[in-house]
Amino acid sequence: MIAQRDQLNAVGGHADERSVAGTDQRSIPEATVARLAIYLRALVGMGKVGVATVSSGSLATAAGVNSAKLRKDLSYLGSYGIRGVGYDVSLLTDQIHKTLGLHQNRAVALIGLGHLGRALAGYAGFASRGFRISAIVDADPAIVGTRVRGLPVQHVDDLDAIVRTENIAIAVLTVPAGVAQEVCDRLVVAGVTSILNFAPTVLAVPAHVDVRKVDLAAELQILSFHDNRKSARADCEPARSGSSTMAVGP
Ligand SMILES: NC(=O)c1ccc[n+]([C@@H]2O[C@H](COP(=O)([O-])OP(=O)(O)OC[C@H]3O[C@@H](n4cnc5c(N)ncnc54)[C@H](O)[C@@H]3O)[C@@H](O)[C@H]2O)c1
Repeated sequence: MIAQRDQLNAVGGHADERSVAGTDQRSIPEATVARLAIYLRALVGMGKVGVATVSSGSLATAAGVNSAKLRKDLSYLGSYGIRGVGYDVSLLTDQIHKTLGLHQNRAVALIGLGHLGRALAGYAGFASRGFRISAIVDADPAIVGTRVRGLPVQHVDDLDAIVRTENIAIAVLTVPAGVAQEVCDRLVVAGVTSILNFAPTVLAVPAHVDVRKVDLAAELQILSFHDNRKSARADCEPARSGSSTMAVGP
């Protein structure tokens, strides 16, 4: 039996309360880590069109954050930019790559080739962002043995060998909620240390394993909450302006 702890729920969770060791041994808040991925996307886009240096303001705008936050985030990397010049795009790209552990192409296993798994397997964006889907796994005998994007779909019973052979540290879990914990346990025993979980269930994992949860329905619920607030405010507006008109009227 695996020693277990509750996962930290990344969606709407306590992102800022968690931190990881930075390159200069200062800890980097989880929320900063998430923004580093966004800065990286912006920097890679700039590099592609030949931008050599970028001001904190321009990079912040491209990433959709304010520049004070960006400067603070990048200071965790020991990167302060040059006053009046800004950041060297290529250097900063390398630095963030290294911090996120993307300097080596990462092998990822996709577990569960249903509707969602198939869509993710076909997503070209993983490769361009440093990830290589190197194994696709399912339990359905009708799918196992077929090929998707050149890869054979392998059986979940062979997970141990697959993880070892392909040197997989990260798995994407797109199986039904009812089997997610069981598959997660198998992944952990096989040596996987990071799991991106799409199944709507809380996974229990040992302390050395990181779980990130993606929950699009929860994101929609958050949007619904804000939308509700906006509607409530809009409903109040005419009443408020109506009463002020009466107050200043003759
Ligand atoms: N996070 C989100 O926003 C989001 C969005 C859509 C779906 N989901 C979740 O993602 C999961 C997959 O959804 P879907 O619509 O692709 O389901 P699906 O039923 O189409 O696919 C599930 C796949 O998992 C395979 N499977 C079942 N048991 C397995 C096992 N023990 N080992 C390996 N593979 C196994 C099935 O054979 C199937 O191919 C579900 O848990 C669903 O709730 C999450």
